[in-house]
Amino acid sequence: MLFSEQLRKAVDPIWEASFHHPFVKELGEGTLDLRCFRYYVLQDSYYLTHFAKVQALGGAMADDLQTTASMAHHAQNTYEAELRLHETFMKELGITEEEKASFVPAPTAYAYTSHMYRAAFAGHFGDVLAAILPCYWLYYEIGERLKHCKPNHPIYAKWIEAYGSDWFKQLVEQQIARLNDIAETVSAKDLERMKQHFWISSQYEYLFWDMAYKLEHWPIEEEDVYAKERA
Ligand SMILES: Cc1ncc(CO)c(N)n1
Repeated sequence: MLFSEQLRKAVDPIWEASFHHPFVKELGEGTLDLRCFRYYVLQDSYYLTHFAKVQALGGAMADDLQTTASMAHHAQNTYEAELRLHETFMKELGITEEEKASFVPAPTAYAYTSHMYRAAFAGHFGDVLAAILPCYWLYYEIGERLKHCKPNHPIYAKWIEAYGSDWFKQLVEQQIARLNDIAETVSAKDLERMKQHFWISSQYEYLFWDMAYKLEHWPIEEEDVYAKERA
């Protein structure tokens, strides 16, 4: 069994939980509360900014120039396609500059991006790939599953179209192939670590939907801190 297949099998219950999360289901049905999607777009823009940096770090850690160039191309795609999509959403949702300026990453968005940096800084190129692959692959599978849904909300339809598209499929397939190539060359200990990164990222993907659905926030917000100071 290919390494990617082993990983996919190990996380199946976690991915199933994502497929059935109310955020994903309601997005497909077009019934998702726009407040949740708005919150998601802001947090996901933060996430993607760091995702692109981790992709670029991967490029710097790669063994050959072709892989470095390809990882840089992937980082550019994150910027040009996904972040631009979010910019369109922000305009359509009426998200203001003030809102963007006062943005605070939610605990899960912060933890998930931190996990990717940790995998990169404490490991090899294979660690980076294993940590970022669920981001690609899970969204691709969600795009495939939701493709047949025609939510009568243009923003949700656009979101599904992006992740169910061929350009995204190609990016996912490239990274899966790269992971399998690397798996052939590293030690059993490296593979174990990579498997754990993949598993943790899969859990965070689930938590990311949950974060948006519940409009997660830090236990003590700024106003509370000031309230304490006044007391
Ligand atoms: C949290 C998250 N994971 C994966 C993707 C797809 O790249 C995304 N946009 N956001």
